[in-house]
Parts: sequence; structure tokens; C-alpha cells
Amino acid sequence: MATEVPTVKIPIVDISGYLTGDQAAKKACAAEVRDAYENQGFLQIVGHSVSPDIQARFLAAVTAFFKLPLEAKKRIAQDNSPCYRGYERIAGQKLDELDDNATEDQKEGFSIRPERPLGRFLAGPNQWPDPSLPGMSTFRETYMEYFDAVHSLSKNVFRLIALSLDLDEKHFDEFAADPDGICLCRSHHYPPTPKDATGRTRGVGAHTDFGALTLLLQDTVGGLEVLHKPTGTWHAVPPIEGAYVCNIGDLMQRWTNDRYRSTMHRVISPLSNTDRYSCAFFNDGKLDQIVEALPGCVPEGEKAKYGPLKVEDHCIKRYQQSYGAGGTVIEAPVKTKMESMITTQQVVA
Ligand SMILES: O=C(O)CCC(=O)C(=O)O
Ligand SMILES: [Fe+2]
Repeated sequence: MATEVPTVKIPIVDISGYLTGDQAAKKACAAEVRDAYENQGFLQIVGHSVSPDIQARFLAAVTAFFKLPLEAKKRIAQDNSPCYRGYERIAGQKLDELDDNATEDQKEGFSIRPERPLGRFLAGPNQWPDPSLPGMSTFRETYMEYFDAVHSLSKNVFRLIALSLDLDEKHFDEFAADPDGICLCRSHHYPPTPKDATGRTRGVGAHTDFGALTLLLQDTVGGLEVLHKPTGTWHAVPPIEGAYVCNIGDLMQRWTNDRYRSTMHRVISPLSNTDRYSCAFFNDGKLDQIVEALPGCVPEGEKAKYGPLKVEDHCIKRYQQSYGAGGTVIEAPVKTKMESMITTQQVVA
């Protein structure tokens, strides 16, 4: 029997009222966040604090970077970094939790994190392109300016999440604002593929993000899709200029005792003549944080589904599971039995 394809709309939440401190707006935003994360696990944020100017300069800088000759990009390859920073080549990862025969992801990436002395997990230096290369003279400054702006937004989104769970607004402050916390700003370039190319669906294979919070800026091309788990159908996350697609990862799902959802998503490669650019900012918080069911997330009379877990242990495990032989990040947890059973029916608009 054919599966009926449901309408799945990703909620758009205007957080400008929240940011100005209006009490009624704060409450209303928190309710929308709760609704989104209890259901589809994704929302889009508008009315935020990241200016269109820095977004535009950042996307221009990223575009110029990916246009550099491959040789120049390979000089700062992530494979050479002890702490997962730098350039990831096209097809450097193969990822699809739902398809054992998946082809390699048709995207290239560039990652930076805050710099800390080598030692602790993920600490170390970034790798930057030579500023004398075309369009690269202010790349580093622009990238860091963007990083700081989105990092700041992520701290406010954690406050909103706290309110949405009826916790003190500052509940996650120490976790989300830890100067040594795990944050990653990874930009992506999805090259166009011919209309008849096999494997065109492989911009990024189906996966869940493994950390706490992701804020994704996408250009206007589109291609990001989320899975509606009950029906196994895929649904577009339509690009909204300047908005942040905002989803939680597996760590947050566990922290909320599965009340909030870490949703599977993927990217379909763009068609001929269209390059797609996006940037994911991950705030996975404080390494020493112990994650165990938050107050209000365990129904009365029930036990928490998971025991305590240190963020550092979770991240080390997931990075180890996620790195292929070439040392490229794959944000994929091990496939669960349930997820293996999902039929992936693509919805064609
Ligand atoms: O580029 C996108 O739209 C999504 C990328 C993504 O899912 C990720 O980096 O985890
Ligand atoms: Fe993702």
C-alpha cells in the first residue's frame, strides 16, 4: 500500500521580540521552539542578531575560498590536522545511514574552531589559506567575525531552549558559553551535477548531527531535506535568505530524555550550473559537562532512559566512529535498527 505523504512544514520563528527582552514575546518564542523540537526537530530562525552584512561578506569569502585551485586548498587539508581543522575534499566522506550502497558525498568543506594549545580533545591550531591567494586577504578576519556573531546567537538560542523546557533561562549558559567548549564552523560547497548524474542525491547522505545545537546558514539554492520518521518521507527545508536552520543533535536529544528530537537530514546536490554554499555552526558545549535527563523531561513514575554521560566521552566516541580511513568527519551515528527499517521515499515537489 502506498504511503501517504504528509505535509511537513518547518516552523519559522522570529526571535526579535525575545532578543529585545519582551516578556510576552519570550514566552511565545519558547512555546514555538518547544513545539518544533518535540515534533519535527527543526526550525528556522529569523529576526536574529547576525547582520545581513556579515552574512553576505562571509558567503562571498567562502565562495572565493572554494574557487581556489585544488592544490592551494590541499595545502591546508584536514587530513594533516591533529584536531580536525582545514579543508575537506569532495567525496572525502561517504555517508548514508539509510543506504549501505551510498556513493560518496558530493561536497567540499572548510572547518575552523577556536584555537587552544594542543592537548585536550579537539584543541589546537586552525589552518588558514595563504592571504596572498586571490580573494583571501581578509578571509581569516571575515571568517572569525562571522564565527563570533553566530556563536553569540547560539548562546541566545540555548537560553530559548532553556525557557522552552521551563528551566531557568541561564540553565545552559555555562555549557554554551564555555571558552574551551566545542564549537565548529564548517562551510560547504556543493558543486552542480548533470541532470542525469547517478548519485545526484549525495550532497550529504542521511545523518543526524551528533552534538547539541546546529545553526545552518544556507544560500538560496536549496537541497536540504529532513526525514519525517513516521512515514519515512523526505521534506525540503526551503531556503529563506538570512535565516538560520536550527536543529538539535543527538546529545541534546539524550539530555532531554528523547523529549526533543535529533532529526535525520540530507542534502540533494544541485542541478547543472548551480553551486550551493552553506555553513553549519555547531555548539556542542563544555567538554566536562555531565549530561543526564533534564528536570521536567522524565515523566512522573518513569525512569530516565539514559545514565549520565560526559560530553567529552560522547564526542570522542562519535568522532572515532565517524572518521573514515582518510580522516574525514562524517557526522553519523551508528545506524539503529529502527532507522535501518525506514523506507526512504523521496518527495518530489
Ligand atoms: O549543507 C547543509 O545544508 C547541511 C549540512 C549538514 O547537515 C551538516 O553539516 O551536518
Ligand atoms: Fe547535519
